[in-house]
Amino acid sequence: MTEKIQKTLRDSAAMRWGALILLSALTFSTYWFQDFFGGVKDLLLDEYGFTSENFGRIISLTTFANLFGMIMLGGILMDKWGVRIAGLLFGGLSAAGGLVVYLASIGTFGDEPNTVLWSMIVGRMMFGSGLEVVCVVATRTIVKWFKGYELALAMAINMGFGRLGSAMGIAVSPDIASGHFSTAVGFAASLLGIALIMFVVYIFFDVKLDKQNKEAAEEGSEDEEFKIADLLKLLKNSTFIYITLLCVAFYAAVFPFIQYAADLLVNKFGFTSALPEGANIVVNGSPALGNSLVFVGLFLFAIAFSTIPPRLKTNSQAFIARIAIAGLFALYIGSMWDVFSQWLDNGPKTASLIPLGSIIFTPIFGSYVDKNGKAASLMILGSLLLIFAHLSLSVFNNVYLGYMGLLSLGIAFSLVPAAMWPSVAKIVPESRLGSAYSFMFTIQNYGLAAFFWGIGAVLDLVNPNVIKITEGFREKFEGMGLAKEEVVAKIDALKLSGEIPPFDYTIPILILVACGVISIFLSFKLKQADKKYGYGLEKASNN
Ligand SMILES: C[C@H](NC(=O)[C@@H](N)CCCCN)C(=O)O
Repeated sequence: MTEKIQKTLRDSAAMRWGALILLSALTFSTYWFQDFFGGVKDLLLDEYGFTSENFGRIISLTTFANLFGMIMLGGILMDKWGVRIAGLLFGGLSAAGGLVVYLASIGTFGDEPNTVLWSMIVGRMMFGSGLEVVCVVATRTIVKWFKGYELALAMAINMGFGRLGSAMGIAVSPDIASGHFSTAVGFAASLLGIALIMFVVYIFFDVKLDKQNKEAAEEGSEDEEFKIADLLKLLKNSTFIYITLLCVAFYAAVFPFIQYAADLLVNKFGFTSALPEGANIVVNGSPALGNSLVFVGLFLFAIAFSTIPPRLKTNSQAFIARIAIAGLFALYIGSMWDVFSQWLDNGPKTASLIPLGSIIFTPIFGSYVDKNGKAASLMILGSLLLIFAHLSLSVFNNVYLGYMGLLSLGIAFSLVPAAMWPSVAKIVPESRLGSAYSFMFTIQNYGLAAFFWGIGAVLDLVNPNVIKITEGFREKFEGMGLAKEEVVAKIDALKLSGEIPPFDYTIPILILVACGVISIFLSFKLKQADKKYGYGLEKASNN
């Protein structure tokens, strides 16, 4: 008797990739909302009279709920209610949080700086309570559609959308804001709303797929459930503890740095915070739209470069494809060089190259690890690059060394995740992977919270004169009855003329070097543990 093979929606490539695009909107918009404050930090400080510590507090408290088990709670609810309800609930929470931040920024809850600050924090906390769970929902759902197909590629592209969100959030927000912080918030919050609508559209496909799976007698969801007993077993595994601590130390030196990078480049190396007229790509009279399209173009090149060549049959085909894409890329950059060269003097645009570069490099390093192994050694190398990056951006004052530092950070930001996340799957049995990732993300959030806030607090501590002088001028201008925008413009002009001195970032960034040193130590411990217990971290994935 021949068995009837019933096709489901996920057997169609168009449906799978369509589902991925609908889902990735959540990843894109949440990464954007998480990171865009970094591109408009100076505007936030000038417009509302906030300090760097206030900025750090807003970012740090964003993921406050995650320190108390929100990610695990999200995982448990997802197991119980499925990805549809979990996505709606936590995506909705993020979008509602975005709306509250917007209302706070236009003074709906009051104009007092302290009221604006705390209402923004409440909104960001609501947003952050959904953020990580939304990432887990997207990952789980990708597994549902791509298992047995292009799973690794789909995950890499989903992460690419996240990185694009971070890069554009940082780089294009100053163009969108055009002098008004609330405009940038309104745009970022709208993205969260659009992503939620796209998720609602996705739900129709999900319902149909589940129905077909039932008819085909497939399991609707084969994901393992989060269990406390699994977690307790994991905690007894010293290698798992090393990799979790490495995740904390490494990401604490990267994600928080990205939030402050644009401001650091402006203050330390005199980069601009807004682009001059001729340095914008303008489409339909809008630099925000034109510059955004450039980022989408760069993203498409990154995706093409990192996904097309590895999928070709022979090495020579792959080589020719690489040369062709690189050639087109060079033409693209060359044709707009007089504009792009000015971008390299702009803080937000240059800072955005860190997440943007990782879209190209993460899949390249990922496939190197798949083919050649050496994951623990690459984590050591990534940690060394991290130390070089933060030293060159703190103790030295040479802009070219600064560019080298940013490049090293970009490579480390691609290398370590590409080596670390697949290594977890070698250390932890598959049945406990869900618990392992949610535990790692939870602990990671402690490091992030400490450093998001810590960098801002230390920055204020070591720059009391900058705060005093700025406040003096603000009080003077407000006393003259100037409107908010005029105060911001005047303070900006005083910063440019040097009458308000720049922030000194040396100590806050030097502290991050310690994270690199701890990362190296933990990577060595991982390598030792691998030798002892034979996890195969240094071996190719198919060995
Ligand atoms: C894969 C990894 N993601 C995380 O570490 C998430 N916990 C953070 C999500 C928040 C992004 N701003 C990564 O992005 O490398």
